[in-house]
Amino acid sequence: MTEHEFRTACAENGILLDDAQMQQFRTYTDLLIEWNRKMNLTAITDPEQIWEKHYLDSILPFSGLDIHTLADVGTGAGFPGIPVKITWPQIRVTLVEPLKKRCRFLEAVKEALHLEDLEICPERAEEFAAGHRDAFDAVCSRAVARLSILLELTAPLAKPGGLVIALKGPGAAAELRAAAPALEALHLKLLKETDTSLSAGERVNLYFEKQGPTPADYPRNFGQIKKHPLEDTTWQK
Ligand SMILES: C[S@@+](CC[C@H](N)C(=O)[O-])C[C@H]1O[C@@H](n2cnc3c(N)ncnc32)[C@H](O)[C@@H]1O
Repeated sequence: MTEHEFRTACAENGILLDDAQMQQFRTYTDLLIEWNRKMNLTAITDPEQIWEKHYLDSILPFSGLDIHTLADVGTGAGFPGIPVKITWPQIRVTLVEPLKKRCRFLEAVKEALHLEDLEICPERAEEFAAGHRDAFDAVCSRAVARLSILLELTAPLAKPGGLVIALKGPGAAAELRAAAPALEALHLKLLKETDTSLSAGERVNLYFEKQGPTPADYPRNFGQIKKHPLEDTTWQK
């Protein structure tokens, strides 16, 4: 997807980006490519793939949502949180990412793009949740863990009545079936499911409403990040 096709696809979905925002996306791409030479940030390094797989995929799920605060759990190189921040600068975005070197990259992007009200938290979601229960209008995550675990990590951060948004791929239906006990335990209700076809494949976004308080023993401890068996990186390949 070219830059022009990206802008057109956004407009077709009601998302109008001005020239300054397009320049922020270009600068972000330059930084991604430059920093990726010295650290592992992303397997997607072709700018034409970045426009679609990273930027369009990150922002489409948020079109039309009325939210003021968003936490992105396991943001990695900033997805979907930074594209959301560029597109809707009025949203206060918090990026949660335990790997310190990725956080250094995120700080560099924040500075270069002059992003305000963007917080970068170098913590695991389980640690971050200790001080941020019931805090956000919406909590999102892409390519971090299978749904049942992901919901345990994200739901405690959402306000009662708030949203949990899981950006998933074609396996979403099976993950959803397996996550039924987690949904009940976490007082989450599936609100809607959207299906988008990108040239790279099918993308399925799941939206849950948090209907009651998360039980006190969530999130649970999932072990060391380096041994984390649950990262879903299929989308990155
Ligand atoms: C495959 S990457 C995906 C990054 C980004 N969300 C994307 O879609 O490109 C998964 C990220 O989740 C982070 N992660 C893994 N376990 C986590 C946890 N328990 N809490 C917060 N982040 C976690 C990893 O450090 C890694 O940066």
